[in-house]
Amino acid sequence: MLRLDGVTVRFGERTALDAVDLEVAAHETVCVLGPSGSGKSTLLRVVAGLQQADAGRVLLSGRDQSGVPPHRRGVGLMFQDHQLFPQRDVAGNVAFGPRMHRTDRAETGRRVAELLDLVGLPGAGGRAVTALSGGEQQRVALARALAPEPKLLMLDEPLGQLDRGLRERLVVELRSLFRRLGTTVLAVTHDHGEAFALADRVVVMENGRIAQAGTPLEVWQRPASAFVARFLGFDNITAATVHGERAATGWGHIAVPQGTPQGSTLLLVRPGGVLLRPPDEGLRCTVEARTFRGGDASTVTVLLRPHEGPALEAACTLRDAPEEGIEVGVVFDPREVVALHGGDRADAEPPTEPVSSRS
Ligand SMILES: Nc1ncnc2c1ncn2[C@@H]1O[C@H](COP(=O)(O)OP(=O)(O)OP(=O)(O)O)[C@@H](O)[C@H]1O
Repeated sequence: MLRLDGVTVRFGERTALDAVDLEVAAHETVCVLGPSGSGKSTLLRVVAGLQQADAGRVLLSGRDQSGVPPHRRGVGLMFQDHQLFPQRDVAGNVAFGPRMHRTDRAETGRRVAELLDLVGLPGAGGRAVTALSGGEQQRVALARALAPEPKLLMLDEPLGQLDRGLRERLVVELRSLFRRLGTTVLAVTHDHGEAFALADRVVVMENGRIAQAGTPLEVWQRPASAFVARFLGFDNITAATVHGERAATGWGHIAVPQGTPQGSTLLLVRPGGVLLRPPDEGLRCTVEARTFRGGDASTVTVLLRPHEGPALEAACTLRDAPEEGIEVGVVFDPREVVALHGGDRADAEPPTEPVSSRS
C-alpha cells in the first residue's frame, strides 16, 4: 500500500528524515514512535504530499507520488489538534470530504450517519462542535478523516490531547474500528503504551532514522539498542563482556540467556529481573527511592544504589517493596537479561572490572 524508498528531508543543516525505508501493507496499522524532533510528523507530511522530499520516493499502491498534490493522493490525515471547522455542526464537519469529492447529498448523508454510529456518536450530526468534549471532538475528527474512504489513514498524535482514561478506552475502540473497516493506518505518537495497544507493527525513530521496526512484542522484548530501550523506559543498561552464559558487568558477573552474542556488548536487565533478596545475598544495594505505579498488581518501582556499578531499577509488588534507606541484596533473573545490538556504547556506564563473582 505504502512504500518509502530512501526518503530524505532536510531543513537547512538539519536532516529531519535520513534515507528512510518503510513499507505499510494493506489493512496494517503501523505506529511511528519516537521522541520530540525525531522526524515523525515530517514522515506523515511527506507521505501526505505536504512536504517535499529532498531525495527518495514515496509510492502509494505502487505509484510514485512525486508531483501528485495532497488532495489527489487518496490519504486521510488527522492532526493532533483535530482542526474541526467551528462554524459547521458535526455533520457538516464529517461531510466535508465527501462534498469535496462531489458525492451526492443522499449518499453523503448515509455515510455521515454510518460514521457517527461507528465512532460512538449516533445522532450527533446537528450538534455544534464547539459544545463537544475533547474526546467527542476527537471522534468527530476521526469520522471526518474516514469519510472520504481514504486508502491510507494517517493520524498525528491521535489521542494526544485526551486524559489517560479516555485515551486507553479510545485506543481499544480505534483498533477494533480499523479491523472492522480494514483501514490501512499510519499513526504517529510519542507514547509507547498507545503505540503498542494500537499497532500491528511499531517503528521507532531516532534523529530521522528508523532505530527499530517490529511487532510491539518484538520491540518490547528485544529492544535493538540502548536508545530504543531507554525510550521504552528501561534504564538498567550496562556495558558487559559475555563469555558462555555469563557476563562480566558493572554489577558483577551475571547469568545471561543461552545464545547471547559473545564478547563485548551492552546488556539490559528488565526491572522484573532484578530480584530482591536479604542483604547478605548477591549484589548489595541501598534502597534509594520507591515509586508507587498503581495498576492491578500494585506495582512499585524500587530505585537501588548498588555498592558498585550503575543504579538499578527493580519492579515488585507493594507488599514486597523494601523501605527507603535499608540495605538489600540483588540477584538477576537471566530470562530478563537482553543483549542490545548496535548499542551506542557511549550511552552506558563504562565497563568496570567486577570484583567478585555473582549470579
Ligand atoms: N518547517 C520546518 N522548518 C525547519 N525545521 C523543521 C521544520 N519542520 C520540522 N523541522 C525540524 O525537523 C526535525 C523533525 O521534526 P518533526 O516535527 O518531524 O519531529 P517530531 O518527531 O514529529 O516531533 P514532535 O513529537 O515534537 O512533533 C526537528 O528537528 C524539527 O525542528
